[in-house]
This record gives sequence, C-alpha cells and structure tokens, in this order.
Amino acid sequence: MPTPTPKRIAVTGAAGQICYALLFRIAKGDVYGPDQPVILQLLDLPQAQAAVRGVVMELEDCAFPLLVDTIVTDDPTVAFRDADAAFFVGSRPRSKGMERRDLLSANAEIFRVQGRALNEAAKRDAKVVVVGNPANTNAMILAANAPDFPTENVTSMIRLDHNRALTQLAARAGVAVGDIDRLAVWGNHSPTMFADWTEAVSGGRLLSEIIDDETWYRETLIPDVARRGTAIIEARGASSAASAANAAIDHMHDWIHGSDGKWVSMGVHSTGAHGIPEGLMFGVPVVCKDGSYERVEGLSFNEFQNGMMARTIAELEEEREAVAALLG
Ligand SMILES: NC(=O)C1=CN([C@@H]2O[C@H](COP(=O)(O)OP(=O)(O)OC[C@H]3O[C@@H](n4cnc5c(N)ncnc54)[C@H](O)[C@@H]3O)[C@@H](O)[C@H]2O)C=CC1
Ligand SMILES: O=C([O-])CC(=O)C(=O)O
Repeated sequence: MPTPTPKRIAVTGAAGQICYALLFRIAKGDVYGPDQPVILQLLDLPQAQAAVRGVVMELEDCAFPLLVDTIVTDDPTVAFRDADAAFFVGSRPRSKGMERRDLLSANAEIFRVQGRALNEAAKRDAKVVVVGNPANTNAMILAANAPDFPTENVTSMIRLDHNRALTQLAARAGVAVGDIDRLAVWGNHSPTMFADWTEAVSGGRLLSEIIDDETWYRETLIPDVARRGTAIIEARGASSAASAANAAIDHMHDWIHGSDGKWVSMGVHSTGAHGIPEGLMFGVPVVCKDGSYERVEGLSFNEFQNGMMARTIAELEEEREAVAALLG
C-alpha cells in the first residue's frame, strides 16, 4: 500500500505544559491513527522558541516512525499553512484565585490575530479545537476573525468535563466508564457548565435510576465536575495538563474517526437549537461520524435543566458582550 500523504497538525503554545503531553501523543499516532504520518507545525512566542526547540529535541529522541517533519515558528501564518487540524492551546493559564473568565482580556487578542492567520493559511476543511481559556469565547473570536473558514470547523473543548463526569458517574453507579452513553455537558467550560445525566444510560438502564440519588447529582456531581479544574490547581499548583491533552486528543480523534454512535460533548457554534442563542460557542452533545459531527437535537428539558441552561447561556452572553469589539 502506498504511504499516505502526511497530515499537517498545527499546535499553538508548543512550549507549554499541555503541549508537553499533547505533542508526544500526536506524534505517536493517537489522533490520526497508527498508519498516518504527521507533520507538526508548532507555534509559540518569540521568547519561547528556545524552549520549543528543546521539546523538538525530545520528540526527535523518541524516534516516532509517524513523525516525518516538525516546523517551529513564531508566525501564525506559517504554523497554520495547509493545516489539516489545529489545536489552539497557546494562551495564559489561570492561577489560584482566578476564574477562567479572568483570562478573557489577557487571551482574547491572541485569538483575533490567530483567526486572521487561520483564515489566510489553513485548508478549508481543517478541524480546529480551541483549548486555551476561556475556550468557548476564544473559539467564537477565532471563528469571527476567519470569515472565509467554515464556522462549523471551529470548536471548543469541553471534553475534559465530559470525561470528568464519566469517571464520577461510573464510580458512583459501579459501571465501566466505557459502558456509559448519552451523557451531555452543556454550555461554558466554566463553573456554570451543566453535566447532565438526564439521558445517560449504562447497559440500557438510566444512570439516574441506577444511582437513584438526585441530591448527589445536583449537589455533588454537577458542582464537582464544574470545580474540578480549580481542585487540580489547588492540589498541583498548576492547571491540569496531561488530562487536558488527553481530552484534546479524544475530541479530535472522535471527530476524525467517529464516536461509534455514542454521544460526546463538544463546544460548537449554536444554530439556535434547544433555545441556545445563535452564534454562541456552546458545549452540546454530538455524535461524530465520517469526519463530521452531528448535534443531538430534539431533546425536551425539564425545569431543572432549563434553569441550568439559562445560567450558562447568560454567562456566555456576558462574555460575548465583553469581547464585542473583537468579533469583527
Ligand atoms: N479547555 C480546557 O478544558 C482546558 C484549557 N486549559 C487552558 O489551556 C491554556 C494553556 O495551558 P498550559 O499549557 O497549561 O499553559 P502554559 O503557560 O504552560 O503554556 C502556554 C503556552 O502558550 C504560549 N503562548 C502564549 N501566547 C501565545 C501566542 N500568542 N501564540 C502562541 N503561543 C502563545 C506560551 O508562551 C506558553 O508556551 C490555558 O489557557 C489553560 O487555561 C487548560 C486545561 C483545560
Ligand atoms: O481550570 C483551569 O484553569 C484549567 C482548566 O480549564 C481545567 O482544568 O478544566
């Protein structure tokens, strides 16, 4: 069989802690699979170029058979040139005492500049995931500044929250993580996110019936998932990195290869379904198939769900208002 043309994968924030986990897994084949060669196109700031070169030396020392080339640059247009996929990680992380929205002004400008470069340089069918916080609103800024690039292909990461909820639910229900389906995490990657078990099942049974503890769901699961990032910062002194990289890999892998009919949560551009205002970048359940995602639609919400949705919608609308000047 002929060797496939390498896929070009742009990654921003290459000298940072998430990328220290992410790049090695991409090079190993965890995104495109074990038969697909890749080229890494790494972006970071001028002052971080030496550190990126150190990471590249380590990539070389792994002798990954699939890694055919690595480009290192501080120019976003070079990094995004002909990209098939792009991970937007580069931005400031929060530290103790900050909320992710406190990063809005520090990071928003990055996504305006990089949106223009994406517009100019990437393939039109490139798949984009924004990891840098506040991820939903950064992705909205990116898409708004890339008018010739399909908005559908700009997504934000809420998969880490989805994975966090899966583990908590599996442990409480005494089922395997892999047996859970129809879990949704809605809205903003922030304390207002809504980990929703209403439809979630394992082995054909509703998790809400297996666990049978609405108080645990409302007062423990939902807030614990929403506050997990803070708990990690408190414990580690730095924000999550390996688990964030893993979630970014899961997000992109499933988008490319499909989710086997299962629901996964992705931040996507709202089309107005489920009462979510059009244009917000919003965590929703999707099913991935044949290189694209389909939003799960036609769900009806009870009063509790409506209240949770309203809270995270309001926060994203406030964020949109705060960055209105950057939305083109
Ligand atoms: N969506 C999610 O679930 C998660 C998001 N995050 C976010 O991911 C981001 C990165 O986190 P870490 O890797 O831990 O941070 P880090 O500080 O270790 O690395 C960030 C890197 O981005 C680079 N950078 C800054 N501005 C840049 C620009 N304009 N262009 C290219 N590179 C630039 C920095 O030089 C640095 O090398 C943070 O915003 C963090 O809050 C972290 C965990 C989960
Ligand atoms: O909490 C943070 O700042 C990092 C992050 O987004 C997460 O771990 O979910």
